[in-house]
Amino acid sequence: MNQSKEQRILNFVLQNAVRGDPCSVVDTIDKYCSQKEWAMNVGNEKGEILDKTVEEVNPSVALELGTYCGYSAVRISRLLKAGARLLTVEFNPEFAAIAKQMIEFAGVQDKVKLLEGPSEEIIPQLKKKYEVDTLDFVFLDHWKDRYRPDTILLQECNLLRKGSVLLADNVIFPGAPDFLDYVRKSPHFQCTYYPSHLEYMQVEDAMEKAVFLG
Ligand SMILES: Cc1ncccc1-c1cc(O)c2nc[nH]c(=O)c2c1
Ligand SMILES: [Mg+2]
Repeated sequence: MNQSKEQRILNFVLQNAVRGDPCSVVDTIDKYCSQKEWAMNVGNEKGEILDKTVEEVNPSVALELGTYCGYSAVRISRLLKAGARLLTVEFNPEFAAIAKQMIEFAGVQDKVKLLEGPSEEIIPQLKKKYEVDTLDFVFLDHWKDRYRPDTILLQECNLLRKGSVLLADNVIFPGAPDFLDYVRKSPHFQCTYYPSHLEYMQVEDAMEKAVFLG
């Protein structure tokens, strides 16, 4: 049975990156996906915006929606302080299986908990089943049509506190216009727009930061 693109990305990492070195895993995925096969990792340009935001927030509890191959889970978790944790949600079982191996190879498995299933089912379980009080940081990188409903669901589940930071990928391409409209019009969010480019391409994209005001 021929391999998936995601399996080829993982194999390239297993053969070319340094086990236990998250930076080498991130760089090796970027090398493969810029030179061999495009894939929807956040990439290095937007990844630097992600890094700066994570360093600014220095979260104890972070949530990622959309794990894919684990690129941003490794990228985020490499910046987390001792004892901090990242919960990452992936709906696609094939992607989750790849991401699990990627996270373990990078050596960040003790900081990352991979939750398999739809975000709308997992978000309401975070408090009781996953012992979350509130989230310090949320990276939205799953399906553009879920950005707005999941942001509303996070609020309804009392998972945000004054100062919680949401960062959304792809607000220009593929685009999340209803999410942008919602957070920018809401009195409960302070928004910042970061123009950038689609990963590995010279196509316009952007990230939106939305700080919850309580
Ligand atoms: C797949 C794709 N094709 C052309 C242009 C952009 C994309 C694209 C890029 C991303 O960064 C994505 N991130 C999360 N989820 C997505 O579905 C997604 C899709
Ligand atoms: Mg993305």
